[in-house]
Amino acid sequence: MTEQTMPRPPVRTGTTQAGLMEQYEKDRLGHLLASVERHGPVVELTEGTVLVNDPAAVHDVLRRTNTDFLVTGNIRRDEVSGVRGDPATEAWMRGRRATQKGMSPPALEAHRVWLAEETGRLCDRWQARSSVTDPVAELEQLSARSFARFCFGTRDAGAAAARTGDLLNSLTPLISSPFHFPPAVRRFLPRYRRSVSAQKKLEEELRRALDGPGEGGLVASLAAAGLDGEATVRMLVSNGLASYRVPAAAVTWALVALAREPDVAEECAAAVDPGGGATTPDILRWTIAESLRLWPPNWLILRTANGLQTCGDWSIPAGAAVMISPYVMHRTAPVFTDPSAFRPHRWASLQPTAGEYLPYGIGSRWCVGKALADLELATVLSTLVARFRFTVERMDPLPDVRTTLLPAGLTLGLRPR
Ligand code: HEM
Repeated sequence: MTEQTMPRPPVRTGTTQAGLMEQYEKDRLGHLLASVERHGPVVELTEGTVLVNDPAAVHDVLRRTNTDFLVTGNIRRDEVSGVRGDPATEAWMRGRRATQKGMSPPALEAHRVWLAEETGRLCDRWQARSSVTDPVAELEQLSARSFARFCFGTRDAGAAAARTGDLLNSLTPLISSPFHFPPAVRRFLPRYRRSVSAQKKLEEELRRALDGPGEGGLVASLAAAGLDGEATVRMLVSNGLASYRVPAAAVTWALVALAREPDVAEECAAAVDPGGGATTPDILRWTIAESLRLWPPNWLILRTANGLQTCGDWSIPAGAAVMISPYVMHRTAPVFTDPSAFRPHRWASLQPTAGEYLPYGIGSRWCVGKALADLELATVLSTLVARFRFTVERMDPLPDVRTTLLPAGLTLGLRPR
């Protein structure tokens, strides 16, 4: 290898861990954006923590997940090996395959019909109101019921759906903190123990629903793929958490964008099937794509370098915590001109690479629920924009980034069409 082709180490900022935490805690997104602007696309924010924002390197890191770059945290950020061949990783990957198989076109189509009716009932409740304070919270209830219905078919999983929010809330203080406590300390933290107890309660509700009368749903596909009851419950807990707040946040950001761009909202309302039809009109698809570009709910993807790795032009130190931010990438990749503007029509001709546009991640650990998420976003948004005109009554200037990217302090105004 000649000098020119030698992989380059990340640009070092020389910031201490304490210095980074102070800057990061003030404005996480702003700090990451500023780091890329100041230091370039691959930056060692502090020793051992590398932000990767080069599209080719991002693609490479995520494509090599489970071998060279690992997912080393479970839902409570306890350490796991994450390497292919490890029994827990293999069991997870089997569960993923079975889940994706269960999201078949006929299963999704049947679910779409149910979800459009359920969203219609939400609209009926909103009809008499002039505003919705904290729409994410109301949409979370819808996404929890949607996931419970999709998984359990005609069995009653209402209690499990309600428990998902409890578990997520108990996890927030644990996973939102950038400070990691050593495992021996974590086990004694009251917040850690609260999350263990919330998870146990959710698992009990899921077991009860599994054993109850009824049929169909994703659980039937998981059983057909050979997953036993406990593996099924573990899969459902992770999927339930991932499908609760994230789609609700995505729908809410799209409503905020449409409230600010009434012309696009009118174009969507004119194009959609008010009952959440089987095909998604282009303008709605573009609106969703643009909204996920500007406000990707999962704004941070984490990996750990399994030994010293080379990604294209860059070398990544062994054991580095690798941060990839769809939010930062979507606002800095040159393919997105005027990046902070909400311009759905750009998607009529835009074809970013996988590393440039990644609201669902890439590679073997990308979002396992994408097919269901796409369906939920299209169905819920079509129904809402067909029924209401939205305005932003109030919203804090900075979003809430503790876990999912959320609008903070939001009240949406509503006017029935
Ligand atoms: C708008 C909606 C959604 C968005 C934007 C989204 C995005 C993402 C992203 C960025 C990741 C991380 C990928 C990575 O680490 O490479 C992820 C992981 C995941 N998502 Fe989603 N997601 C959404 C909805 C859903 C739904 C509805 C489900 C379940 C039905 C789901 C299940 C999961 C699971 C289980 C993982 C972890 C995958 C793994 O570690 O193997 N997501 N999602």
